[in-house]
Amino acid sequence: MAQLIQQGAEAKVFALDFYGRPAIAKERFAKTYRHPTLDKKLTSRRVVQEARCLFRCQQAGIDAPAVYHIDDVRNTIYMEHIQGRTVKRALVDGEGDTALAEQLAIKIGKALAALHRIQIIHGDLTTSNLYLRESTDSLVLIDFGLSYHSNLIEDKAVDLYVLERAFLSTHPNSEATFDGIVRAYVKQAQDGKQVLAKLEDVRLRGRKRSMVG
Ligand SMILES: Nc1ncnc2c1ncn2[C@@H]1O[C@H](COP(=O)(O)OP(=O)(O)OP(=O)(O)O)[C@@H](O)[C@H]1O
Repeated sequence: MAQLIQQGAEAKVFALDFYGRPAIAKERFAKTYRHPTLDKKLTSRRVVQEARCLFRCQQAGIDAPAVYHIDDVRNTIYMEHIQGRTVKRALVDGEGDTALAEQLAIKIGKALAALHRIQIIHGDLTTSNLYLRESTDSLVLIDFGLSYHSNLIEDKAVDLYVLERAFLSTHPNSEATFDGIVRAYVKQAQDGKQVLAKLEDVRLRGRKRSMVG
């Protein structure tokens, strides 16, 4: 029996058994305010894009849910249900444990550098979209619903900035941990220094925007 675990604005997420394996089915549904033909096209394009990003991660050895099946009629991706906990939970449960936070920061920075190396921008990085596998403690990236292909420094910097905003608002006093992520990222990334310089620009823009209101 499929169990609904999330009803979002664009997708329903179910937990179910897929031929004996714990799986997630992510079904994108129509948006009533869009023209039906256009909507069908956009919805199926997003499904394909999400699945493609998952495949590319798999090929590159980046830990992300394995894709089991794509139902292009029902716009549903069946994928591996990651057994573990979110980085959000790990940080909340381990509050004050600086060694744990440092270790996580290195894993996150490395994973994002690897992702950007294959020219994928995640688009929705939060500590809820980062999992830790129970069995191996490996860092797993999930929710590629807003992901896309790009090798632009700006896009990579914005990806990090989105995570920074999510990080600092979800985990108070986590500046040092985020710095650790950036340090690990710069060490491993293809254009780490340029992305870091751009990140400073993006932050400045963000600050100006929030001053203007
Ligand atoms: N492969 C997975 N393994 C474990 N949990 C998952 C997996 N995929 C999704 N989830 C859980 O379901 C929640 C919602 O999934 P997801 O973030 O992919 O959908 P969404 O945010 O509704 O979609 P989108 O951002 O693409 O519109 C996640 O936060 C996570 O808790």
